[in-house]
Amino acid sequence: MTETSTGKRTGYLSWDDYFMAVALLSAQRSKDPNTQVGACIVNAQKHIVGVGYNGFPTGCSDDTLPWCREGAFLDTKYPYVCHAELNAVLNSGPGNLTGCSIYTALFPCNECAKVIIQVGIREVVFLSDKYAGTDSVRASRRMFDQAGVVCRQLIPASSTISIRLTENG
Ligand SMILES: O=c1[nH]c(=O)n([C@H]2C[C@H](O)[C@@H](COP(=O)(O)O)O2)cc1CO
Ligand SMILES: [Zn+2]
Repeated sequence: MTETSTGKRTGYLSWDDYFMAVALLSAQRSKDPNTQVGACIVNAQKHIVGVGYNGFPTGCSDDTLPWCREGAFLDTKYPYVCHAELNAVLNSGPGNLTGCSIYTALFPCNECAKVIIQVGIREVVFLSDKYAGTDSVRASRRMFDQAGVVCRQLIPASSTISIRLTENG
């Protein structure tokens, strides 16, 4: 690790990369075999006020509800799964979210876009836009545009962050 003339460590995470990494770490809790999404809500003081990932509602078993993508609607995950952005909002503390930013691994769907707008979040920072061009994402973009919510895709400083969980080795 290099140092500046003051001895300050360099190579530390930027705020953007840090908050996105928190979102991605949260996504590692997801049981979805196809798409793991995490979201992290940050206020104007750069405090994290809510984190979430995609999963079934509390009390609804990860082991009995389906994780499939295809088949009869009720036999897929889609009617049951709570999206990461919704969970991040619902997991946030008592303060209001007006003026906050949300960092999310995936560009929000139209249902999450409504929630994001209605709680007063003003900025969406996303990594993947793999569903760009779908009606859901087109509706999200239309609503974000009209509501004045700024969306930007994060270009991280590096493609990986490695974290050691043990002291040695
Ligand atoms: O913004 C989102 N946030 C979010 O948590 N999700 C979740 C719902 C599903 O569990 C998963 C998407 O599944 P799939 O890519 O297999 O269709 O990601 C999906 C989106 C975008 O659709
Ligand atoms: Zn959503």
